[in-house]
Amino acid sequence: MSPATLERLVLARASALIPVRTAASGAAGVQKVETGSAMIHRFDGALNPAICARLCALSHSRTEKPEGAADPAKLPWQDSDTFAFDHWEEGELRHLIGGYRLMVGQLICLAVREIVFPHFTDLVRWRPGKSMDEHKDDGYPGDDELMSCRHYSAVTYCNDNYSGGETFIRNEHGGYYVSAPRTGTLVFYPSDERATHGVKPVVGGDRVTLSTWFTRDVRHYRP
Ligand SMILES: O=C(O)CCC(=O)C(=O)O
Ligand SMILES: [Fe+2]
Repeated sequence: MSPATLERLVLARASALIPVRTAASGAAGVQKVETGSAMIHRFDGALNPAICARLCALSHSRTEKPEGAADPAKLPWQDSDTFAFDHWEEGELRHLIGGYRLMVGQLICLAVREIVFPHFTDLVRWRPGKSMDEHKDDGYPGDDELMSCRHYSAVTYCNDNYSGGETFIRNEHGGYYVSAPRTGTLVFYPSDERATHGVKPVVGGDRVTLSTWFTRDVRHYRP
């Protein structure tokens, strides 16, 4: 295969994932957004909106409880409202999101100068009323030992047709960065006590996110 053909193939895969600016589409592409924190990173347009829409459809088809049946006091994973990447069937979407996980790992690597590997990935449906209290992601005493391999937490918003549902993340200045959901936006931050975070109540519609935890420990790499 000639280098030019290979490059075309790589770019075709990349443009399926990330909006590429063309005169016709007017898509903005990936855009780094200032968060006021050296630990909290946000990229708008990280994931193509068409793929976000497919993720929303997948989430809805895999979390079939009737509307109103979910308990707002429970977290989505306590209420069968998640679909772990490990269980997705082989196919185009699995391959694309497999590539996206690696791309996010590279953005983390560029941002924090540490090599990280994707660990657990989950597609999460947050129904109206759901929220999450401030917490860290690398576990508390008594939690599953595996949580301690989480070093960075990355959330991609798959839709934004609801209100609320902001991720609030404690920053190094004693305040919070409030991350407003926007379709295709990626936000990532350390999983430990430096960046405790939570989710404000979701109002008026379902919030769908793709969450991935990244680890520095290659033994916990989950392709
Ligand atoms: O969905 C978000 O914005 C963050 C979710 C979260 O903190 C978690 O799942 O641990
Ligand atoms: Fe979290």
